[in-house]
Amino acid sequence: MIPYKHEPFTDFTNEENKKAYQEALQKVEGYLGQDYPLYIGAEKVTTDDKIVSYNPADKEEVIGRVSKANRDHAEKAMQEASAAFESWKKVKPEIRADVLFKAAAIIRRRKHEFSALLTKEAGKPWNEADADTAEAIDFLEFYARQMLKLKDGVPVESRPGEYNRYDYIPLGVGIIISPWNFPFAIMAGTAVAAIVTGNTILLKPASTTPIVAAKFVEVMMEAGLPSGVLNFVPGSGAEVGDYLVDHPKTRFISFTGSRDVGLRIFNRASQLNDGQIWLKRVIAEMGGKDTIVVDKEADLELAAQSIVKSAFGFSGQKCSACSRAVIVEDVYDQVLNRAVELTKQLTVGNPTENHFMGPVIDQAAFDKIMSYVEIGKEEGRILAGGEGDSSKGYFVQPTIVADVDPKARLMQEEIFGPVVAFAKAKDFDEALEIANNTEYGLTGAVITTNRSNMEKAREDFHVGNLYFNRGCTGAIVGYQPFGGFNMSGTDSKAGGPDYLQLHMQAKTTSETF
Ligand SMILES: NC(=O)c1ccc[n+]([C@@H]2O[C@H](COP(=O)([O-])OP(=O)(O)OC[C@H]3O[C@@H](n4cnc5c(N)ncnc54)[C@H](O)[C@@H]3O)[C@@H](O)[C@H]2O)c1
Ligand SMILES: N[C@@H](CCC=O)C(=O)O
Repeated sequence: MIPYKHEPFTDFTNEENKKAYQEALQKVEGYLGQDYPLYIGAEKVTTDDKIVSYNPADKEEVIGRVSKANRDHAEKAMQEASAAFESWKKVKPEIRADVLFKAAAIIRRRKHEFSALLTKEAGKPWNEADADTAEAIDFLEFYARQMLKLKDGVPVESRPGEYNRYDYIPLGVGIIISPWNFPFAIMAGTAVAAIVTGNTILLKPASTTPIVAAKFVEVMMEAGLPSGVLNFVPGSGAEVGDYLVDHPKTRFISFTGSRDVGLRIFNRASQLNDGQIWLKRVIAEMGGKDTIVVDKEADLELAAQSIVKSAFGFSGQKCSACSRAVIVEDVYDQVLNRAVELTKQLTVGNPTENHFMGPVIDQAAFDKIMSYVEIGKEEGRILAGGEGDSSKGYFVQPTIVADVDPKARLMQEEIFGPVVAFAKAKDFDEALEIANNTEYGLTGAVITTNRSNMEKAREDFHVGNLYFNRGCTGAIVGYQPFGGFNMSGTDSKAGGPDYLQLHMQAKTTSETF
């Protein structure tokens, strides 16, 4: 077995890679507008009711149409998943892992095609789409290897005349509910973690990005996944989502998305329904309000670059995005002015032409972000951006709001768009206090050359992913396991050494002889 190594990113300054990506975009353009079915057991089901996926950079362009599951489909899929669990749980972990290895190989061969689809469906600029696809491959490669490590359990002590074992067995049927912002990596990663551990699943992708999910399901079938293990049920969160979360046969829910939907699921999953004989497990990865702290002893150019990249990469639509820059007053003006200068150089446009920033995902996101820009005008000074245009696609200019009070809405609420608030702190200790003053705790970064301040932050900056002297986005599977504290979720570290165990239950056996 080759040791795990993350999938390298593509260098698009290389002409060959550029050409390959343009060809992939053409390929994807050749199959836009197609229909995709539900997968329920061995059946591909086509419904009249469809979820239509549009290009956020060109809202007239249809990416594809996916059949839409209703409660009856969800019920049928639950029955199929329950039946398939009885055989899939007995399949050797090596064979389950092989399905993931094969799927990774298929995706790697079609890497630019998948990324180009993300450019069209999610509005991802090339490098962001490439990173999303690379992360999907990483999850497949990493979790397959993790399963092989866990397949014989972990050693426990035995006394003379006794043989004790500690093994992991699967849970049952899981509901996988994924977001649109990493429509490939998070959707695929959460699905395969559940599958490789011997569970069967119902996958409900986000309604704005169902096509990449449908393509992933095709890959899993091509890789040899038996029918019934992965049931594909795109549908309305309120209808299909609630129904499946409440279902007595649901054993666990793996959710990634917003705080409010996460809380709703957490709450509903705690209710006992007729016929239910277990406590449902919930893995919930939710929102963030992430801060970069800049010390007075710091590389200030690095600070400005890190803030701009983390705030505006993929238009700030990452749970890890920097939406707060907290800067010690001695260097506040310098970092702010440089960040403004860098921001004004960014280009915004159709991501097929590979601008730094593409659109935001849809009209609702556009309206929400622009409403925060208005709030920003009241709560601070807009020094860059502040404008949006939704005539053709949903474009928002990268926006910097200066001199914001640490308790202001802009500093507390997740905006999920290209808006970053700057706040001044009198010293490093106050900067850390401000960094910790939200209900979230997902990512953060500290830019400093002061070792003792770095160690203080290591201890006291309460986030699941803390970075020093770099931005706060871009965790790599297996290198920086990803997940947050407090209202950012259950800190179920995706891409980490203990993630798979969340999808299993440990069984102790003790034999006397
Ligand atoms: N912590 C992380 O790892 C992480 C990663 C990516 C995104 N996010 C968060 O996700 C959010 C953006 O994604 P989004 O807009 O897709 O989130 P969302 O909460 O609106 O939707 C996420 C998923 O939940 C589904 N859903 C909606 N209502 C439901 C219900 N009642 N029952 C079951 N499912 C339901 C949606 O259809 C979608 O598939 C942001 O808050 C972001 O911070 C977190
Ligand atoms: N894992 C990604 C963020 C995922 C959420 O949007 C990062 O580290 O930037």
